[in-house]
Amino acid sequence: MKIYEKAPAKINLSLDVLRKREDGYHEVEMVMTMVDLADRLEMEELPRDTIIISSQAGYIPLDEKNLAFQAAKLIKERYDVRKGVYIHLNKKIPVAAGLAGGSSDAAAALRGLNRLWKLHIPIEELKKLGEELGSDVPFCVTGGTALAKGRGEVLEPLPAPPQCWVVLAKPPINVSTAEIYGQLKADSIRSHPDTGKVLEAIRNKDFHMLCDHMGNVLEEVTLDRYPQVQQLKQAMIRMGADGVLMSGSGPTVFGLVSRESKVARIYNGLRGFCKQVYVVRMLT
Ligand SMILES: C[C@](O)(CO)[C@H](O)COP(=O)(O)OP(=O)(O)OC[C@H]1O[C@@H](n2ccc(N)nc2=O)[C@H](O)[C@@H]1O
Ligand SMILES: Nc1ncnc2c1ncn2[C@@H]1O[C@H](COP(=O)(O)OP(=O)(O)OP(=O)(O)O)[C@@H](O)[C@H]1O
Repeated sequence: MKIYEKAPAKINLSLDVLRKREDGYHEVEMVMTMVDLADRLEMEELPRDTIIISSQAGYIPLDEKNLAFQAAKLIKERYDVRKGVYIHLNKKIPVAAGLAGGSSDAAAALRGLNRLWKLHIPIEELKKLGEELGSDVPFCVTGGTALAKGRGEVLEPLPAPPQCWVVLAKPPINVSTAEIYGQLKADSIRSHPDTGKVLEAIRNKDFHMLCDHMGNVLEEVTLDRYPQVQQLKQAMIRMGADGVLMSGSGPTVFGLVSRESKVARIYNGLRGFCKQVYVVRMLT
């Protein structure tokens, strides 16, 4: 039997860091939502007790470093599954982009293997397993829109944000999340986003209020290190996006756009800057 799972990309509508914790992680307050740019996982049981990963993308690890591999290994060990699986990753989400591509693949593998092997693991338990794979994985297990606290695993579901177009642009640089958090001076962040206002905008479906209050403290580090990300943000604002922000630790920048007539102009303008530009919608 073959089964399929979609693994959508996420964007951070706000990302605040409250403090650095003793365990090395940062205490965050983030509003996250899924967009309809997704990887697709194909999973098939194998007669041999082994995990095999393949992908059409030439630039991701296919061994134990792959997060989908790690998800399969974790579920096999924890539930004593003595079966093998072949997972093909059809990658569409740019890698190391701040869009949680690897985390979403891991979450999709957890969901898919739960079905393939008929394990009946409750969703809360899948999210707990996800925590062991990465801070963004629990959110990716359920998706939707959520307020994330702790190191990202304490989740409160939120209503869908006001509908709009989302233009994503990834400059041709790869950013390491660990490095960006590592360089953040959590005690002297210049400007924190007002998460309360972002939540109010979402609950009231107030598009312009959302655009006005989005913020990401990791921009302080990434924009400083990679001026091209700052230039990309400025270009998107100049081209008329209503709200512009970097997602996660970057380098992808997204623009929220309410009017369809503006979207093509922004898309075409950005293609002059970088090859990887996408027009997507938020998933409701
Ligand atoms: C930037 C975001 O993607 C925003 O959604 C997440 O906060 C990071 O999520 P992630 O990539 O799943 O992160 P992990 O794989 O758990 O951690 C990668 C590295 O980022 C740092 N990290 C991550 C999450 C967090 N709350 N504090 C941290 O300091 C840690 O140095 C860690 O070693
Ligand atoms: N299934 C996977 N897809 C993409 N990258 C993977 C995968 N498994 C492991 N990786 C590795 O993880 C690293 C981060 O890739 P990923 O695309 O998840 O970054 P990201 O979008 O910045 O994540 P986040 O937003 O959660 O910080 C890459 O260097 C890549 O080699």
